Amino acid sequence: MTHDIENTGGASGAAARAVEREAQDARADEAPAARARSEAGPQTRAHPRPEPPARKPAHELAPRRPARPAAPPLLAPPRLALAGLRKDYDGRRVVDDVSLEVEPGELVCLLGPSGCGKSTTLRIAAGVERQDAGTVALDGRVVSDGVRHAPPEARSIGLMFQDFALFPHLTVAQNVAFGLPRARAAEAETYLRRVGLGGYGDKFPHMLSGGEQQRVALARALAPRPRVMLMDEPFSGLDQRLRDEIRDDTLSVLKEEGTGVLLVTHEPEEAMRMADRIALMRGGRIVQVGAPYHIYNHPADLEAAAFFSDVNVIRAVVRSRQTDTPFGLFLTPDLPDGAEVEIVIRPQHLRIELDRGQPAPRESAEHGVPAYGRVERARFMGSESLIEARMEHDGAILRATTPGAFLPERGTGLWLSMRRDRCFLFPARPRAGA
Ligand SMILES: Nc1ncnc2c1ncn2[C@@H]1O[C@H](COP(=O)(O)OP(=O)(O)OP(=O)(O)O)[C@@H](O)[C@H]1O
Repeated sequence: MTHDIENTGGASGAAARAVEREAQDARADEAPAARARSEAGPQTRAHPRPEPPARKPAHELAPRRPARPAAPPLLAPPRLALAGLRKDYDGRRVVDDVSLEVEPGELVCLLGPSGCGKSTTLRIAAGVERQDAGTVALDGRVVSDGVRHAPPEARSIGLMFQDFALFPHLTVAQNVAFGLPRARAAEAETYLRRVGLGGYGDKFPHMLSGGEQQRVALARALAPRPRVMLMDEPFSGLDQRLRDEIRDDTLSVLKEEGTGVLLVTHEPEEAMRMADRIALMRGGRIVQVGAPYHIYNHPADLEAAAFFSDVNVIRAVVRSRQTDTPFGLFLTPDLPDGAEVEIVIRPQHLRIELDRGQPAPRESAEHGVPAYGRVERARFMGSESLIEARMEHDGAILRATTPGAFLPERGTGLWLSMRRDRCFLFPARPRAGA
C-alpha cells in the first residue's frame, strides 16, 4: 500500500494552497509528452465545446442585495514567497527564474546537485545576497525587490548553516540567548530543553560533542521565534547515526513551533526523509516541485528520476504510434514515427524469474513481456541483492534488485520483466555530438 505523505500543516489556507499546488503538479506532470500516455490507449482528442449557459430572462434574476463590505482574503499569505528570482555571477546565470513558497509549519527541501544554485537562492531569501530580479516576501510583506532590501536582521528569519559557529567564549546558555532581548534571556533554558539539552546551559561549546553543539545551534536559531528558518546542509558535518537522530529531533521541534522551513541539501535521502515538499533544482532552475512520494513516482524527466536512484534506460523508436521493445509494446500516440524514446525503470521494479528450463513466463498486462538475459554479477547489499544481467537482445547490462540474499551464479539464465505502472517514458534527449 502506498500513501501520499504530503503534509503542509498549518492554516487551512495552507491546505487549500497545497491542493492547488497538487493540481499544478498534476498539470505539470502532463508535460513529458508520452509518459502518461504510454499506459493508455489512443485517446479521442476532440472535445465538444461546452454550450454557453442559457441567459435567464430579467424577471427570473434574483433581486439585488445591498452591497456588503469586501470580505477579507480567504488565504493567509505563505511564510516565505520567492518570486522570479534571478542572479548572475560574472555573466553566468546561477539562479534562473526561481519561484517557491513555504507555508507555516511546512518544510520544503531545495534539492539538487552541487553548483545548481541552491545556496545562492537561500542566501537571497536570507538577505545576505541581493538578487538581480524578483522578489522575496515574508508573511505577505515584500522584504526585497528592485527597490527595497531589508537586511537579514530585519527579516524575522532563523539561519542555520553547516558551519554553525558557536561563540567559544560564551556558555551554551549565553550562546542561545545571544541576539534575544535582555528580558527574554531566561528563555534560553526553555529552548535548550526543547532540543534535549536541559541543564547544559553553564557548559562551554568545547565541552560538547559535535551533535550537542549542533543542537545548541538549533536552539539558538529557534530562540528568537523566527517565522521562517533557512537551513543550508545543516547536518552534513555529523556522522550517519547522529545525523538521523538530530534530523528527526529538529523536525519535530520545527513542526511544534509552526516555523516555515527552507532547507538546502544535495542528498535525496535527506530530502525524502524530512521534506513535506521537495523543489528539485538543476542549472539554476526549479525543474519540479511536489511531495516526496509524488516526485519519486512521477519524475519530470530522466534526470529527475535518476537523481533519486539508479535507473535502467531502454531506448526505442516510435513506429505507427507505438514503441516496440523486447519488454513489450508501449503506446505512444502523440509521438511521430522515428522519434526516439527512453523507457526508464528503477532496479527494484524489474522482476527476476530464473530460467529453470521451463517455457518462458507469460506476457501480462502488469509486467509486459519478459526478456531473456544471463547473470553477469550478483552482489549482496544488506537488505537486498543486486543482480546485473546481460540481455540477450542487445548485450546491454540491466540492474535489478530483489529483497534479501539472492546470489545466482554468473551465466545463470533469467527473465526480466518491467512493472508497467513503474515505467517512465520520455522523448529521448539529443545525444552528445548529434
Ligand atoms: N559569490 C560568488 N561569486 C561567483 N560565483 C559564485 C558565487 N557564489 C556562488 N557562485 C557560483 O554559483 C554557482 C551556484 O553556487 P551555489 O553555491 O548556489 O550552488 P549549490 O547548489 O548550493 O552548490 P553546493 O551544493 O555545492 O553548495 C556555482 O557555480 C558557484 O561557483
